[in-house]
Amino acid sequence: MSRAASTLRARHAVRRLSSSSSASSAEAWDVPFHRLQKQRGQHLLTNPRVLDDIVRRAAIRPGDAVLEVGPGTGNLTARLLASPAARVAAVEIDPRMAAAVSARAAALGLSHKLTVTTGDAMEVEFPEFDVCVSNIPYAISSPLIAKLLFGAYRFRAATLLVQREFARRLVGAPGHGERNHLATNARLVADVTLLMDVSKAEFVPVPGVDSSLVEIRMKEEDRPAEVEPGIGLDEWLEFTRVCFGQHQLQQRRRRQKKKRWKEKTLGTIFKKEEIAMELFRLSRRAEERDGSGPVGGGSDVPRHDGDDVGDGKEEEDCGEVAYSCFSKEGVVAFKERIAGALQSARLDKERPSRLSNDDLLRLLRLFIKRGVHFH
Ligand SMILES: C[S@@+](CC[C@H](N)C(=O)[O-])C[C@H]1O[C@@H](n2cnc3c(N)ncnc32)[C@H](O)[C@@H]1O
Repeated sequence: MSRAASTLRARHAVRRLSSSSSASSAEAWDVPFHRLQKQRGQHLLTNPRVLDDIVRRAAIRPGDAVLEVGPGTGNLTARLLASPAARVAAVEIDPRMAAAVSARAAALGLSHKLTVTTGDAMEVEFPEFDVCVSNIPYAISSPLIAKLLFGAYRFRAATLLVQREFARRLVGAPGHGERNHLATNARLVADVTLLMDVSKAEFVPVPGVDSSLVEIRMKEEDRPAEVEPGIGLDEWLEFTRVCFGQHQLQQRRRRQKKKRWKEKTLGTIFKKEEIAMELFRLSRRAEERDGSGPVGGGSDVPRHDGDDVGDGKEEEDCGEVAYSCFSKEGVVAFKERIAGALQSARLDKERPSRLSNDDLLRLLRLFIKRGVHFH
């Protein structure tokens, strides 16, 4: 479709939506298409049937507080406001869109149910909510879902329209090549279901990718402190970040260079100098925090040279990244522990995305047993 034709189509679509509620204030949310910012993911969902379907599938209960990230001109917001929800809190980065959605709520006579925060959803503190229903900007899909899942929020479910490939990864089963660590972690605290596919043709302007609606239903209201007795959720999250961080970084590089890329084995990942040294630092901190040595006792915890000085200064210097003050023997011993855990789990030649949560947890238990900490 030519730019001129799609501009025309977009203007018609936005006007059609505007006039369905109130012609008098239509211009308030009729943001001219040529001003829609693709870099902010401003692709408006315009098919009323799909919009209705999303709200129906979100199963909003009377009295619910709804969070919407990225309301745009309010196509979804108008329906959320008309639902049994008690209130809708929208967070929108673009002040023009924030003004448009506020005007639309006013035209519908539903302003009393809406609060709009203008700001970056990754930075603002969300108000309390029961359900999140959003057609989210795809550029922030991963961090936003991580914020919802592992932030301090208590909510029932999030019904989100995301890029189709992302949705497939999020619901991916163990052993599925496209599974990522967000999916692994999401499964610990939530059930993730694919609800329906939505064609890119339903958006204005038409994006380059298709979408899917996913439901993230929290397993419990509270974020669990531990994934199992003795293994804190934060320890697990950091462990999976190390396992899959390389994977995501490499995938991004592969996409950029359009090169074939093979995921690294756990053995290769944990041999990396910067990873080993970071774990060394974290493990020392964990031991100091917990007042414990590695299970099995002994003094094979690598110690850095500053321990002999005892004036606290060296300790402070080594606290962040000044690894040079760790003794060489200590570092070697620590690396041996990492290798030992991998070998005893028989996972050093395995690739993280091929492993189940159980295998990964088994490995983490062995790391912790050897005094290797991730948090
Ligand atoms: C895909 S559009 C969805 C618009 C509307 N909900 C719809 O379905 O038609 C995404 C919206 O998110 C907004 N947005 C982009 N990045 C954002 C961020 N970091 N925080 C909050 N809103 C953001 C954009 O300005 C845009 O209005």
